[in-house]
Amino acid sequence: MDAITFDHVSKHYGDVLAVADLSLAIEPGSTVALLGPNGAGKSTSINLLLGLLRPSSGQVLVHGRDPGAAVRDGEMGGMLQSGELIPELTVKELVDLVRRLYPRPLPLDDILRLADLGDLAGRRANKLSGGQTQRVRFALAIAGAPRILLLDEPTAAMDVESRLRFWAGMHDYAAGGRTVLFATHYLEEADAHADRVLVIARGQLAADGTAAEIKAGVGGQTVRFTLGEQPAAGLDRLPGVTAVEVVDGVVTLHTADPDATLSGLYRGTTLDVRHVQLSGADLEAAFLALTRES
Ligand SMILES: Nc1ncnc2c1ncn2[C@@H]1O[C@H](COP(=O)(O)OP(=O)(O)OP(=O)(O)O)[C@@H](O)[C@H]1O
Repeated sequence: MDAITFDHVSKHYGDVLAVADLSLAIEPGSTVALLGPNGAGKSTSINLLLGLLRPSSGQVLVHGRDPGAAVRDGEMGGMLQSGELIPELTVKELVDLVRRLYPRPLPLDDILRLADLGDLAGRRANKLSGGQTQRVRFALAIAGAPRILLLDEPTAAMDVESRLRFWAGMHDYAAGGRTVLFATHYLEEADAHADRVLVIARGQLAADGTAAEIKAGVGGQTVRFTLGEQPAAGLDRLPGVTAVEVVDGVVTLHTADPDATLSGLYRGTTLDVRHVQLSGADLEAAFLALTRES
């Protein structure tokens, strides 16, 4: 059975259509990024999954049942972008309080380790920085040992070091078959940490696949070099090349197979090429292409 199912789900806020007839299924054990620009419908989708919002039409299911029930019995946990912590409690007290609400919680020490809170266990919740507060929110989300974990822009406000540790904790948590769905604006996070990327724009799925598939689907990579006065004729016949641009003696070859193109360039021509640069079709280019207003 799928961990998460959206079956023709729409959500209106008055006149605003935040989620537009969205259908998708997520397999248990996968780590999925929900990637989209501001206002794409990521938070709305997560709130629908957590049972905090009801769909205007369609159905959201978690392991085949109502999301609210899955949250109540600890099957699904969520880390939202906002939410006050109880200021008077220490991190350890707060995490312990929350874990005791669940039938089968994780051990306290495991939660503190996974959320990288060992050094902050005795700190009062109102004395935490924004990034540290995010770590506590993560701890509270995993406290009940949920099989499905939803994270809404989990690394917002975290510095580079905290992000690295956060993702290490997330992967540790996901290991062993748990399902993780995280919303992000950060393309590199989707690329590095998800085995499936759902690109969402205007409440609809714009792409669905591995980061590599999405990059490939939006078309090629480029090989750029300086050719100077030499003739560019024939470059379009190099292996993999899909388009050639020449501007002021600088050639950009769009290619579906940069290795083959480079090999053809060096072995199959006598051109003297300089300043060779290879650029991947990064997820950013793919993302912009997919989410651009049509
Ligand atoms: N409570 C609300 N009332 C009215 N409109 C809302 C409400 N919440 C969200 N919206 C609108 O619904 C759309 C989707 O918003 P949502 O917060 O789901 O997007 P998002 O992808 O999470 O954006 P961001 O990356 O900025 O957090 C946007 O147009 C937003 O303005």
